[in-house]
Amino acid sequence: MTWKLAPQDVLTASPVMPVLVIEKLEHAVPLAKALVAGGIRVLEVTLRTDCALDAIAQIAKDVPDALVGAGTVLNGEDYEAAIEAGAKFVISPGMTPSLVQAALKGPAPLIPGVSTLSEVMEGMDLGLGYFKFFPAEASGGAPALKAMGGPIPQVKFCPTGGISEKNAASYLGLPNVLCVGGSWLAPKELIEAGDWDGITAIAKAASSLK
Ligand SMILES: O=C(O)C(=O)C[C@H](O)[C@H](O)COP(=O)(O)O
Repeated sequence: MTWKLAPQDVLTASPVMPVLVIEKLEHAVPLAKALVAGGIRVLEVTLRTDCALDAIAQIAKDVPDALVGAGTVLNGEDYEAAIEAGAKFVISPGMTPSLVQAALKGPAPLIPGVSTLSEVMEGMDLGLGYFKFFPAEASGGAPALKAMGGPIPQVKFCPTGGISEKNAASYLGLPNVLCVGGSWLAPKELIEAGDWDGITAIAKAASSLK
């Protein structure tokens, strides 16, 4: 493994990892700056929009205080494209052998998504110890994650999916949770309206969780 950054450093940078869907490239830098101003420096830009890779590149260049990564990475090709754009880490909603193989040869840590203990054990066999628990609420929520920590306490998670400021604390109190992920920090309406102060306010509230 030749990762330049440890996955635990990604997951401990902020208590909340914002999951960003950037529809317009001109939103990328002001959105990243608004989140950083609110104390959230780790950003997951999902590869779900046409401008996502360019958004990662601009944030990496123009917002040096942000730690920008790619989300919704589905295969080795996506991993390579994310690295090329400047992603410092890579997150996936799932875990496949081809994606893990690509990431083990690459420079940036992969945090794959899992929702069962068998998947966690497969990841451990490949040398991984940090996972996204996705979709968190639909997969049993905090009680499921707490139960997984019984047999495998050494594995750490970033639960994501159905998490908001209302239920984040139930996850953040678990010893096997380093941070939670969620889209609530960057609501579509606020991005469209260019309400960057509104996003900074949400980020401030999120960064004081835990
Ligand atoms: O695209 C990925 O890599 C994912 O893993 C999915 C995201 O984490 C969820 O879409 C966030 O879900 P909400 O916070 O419930 O809106």
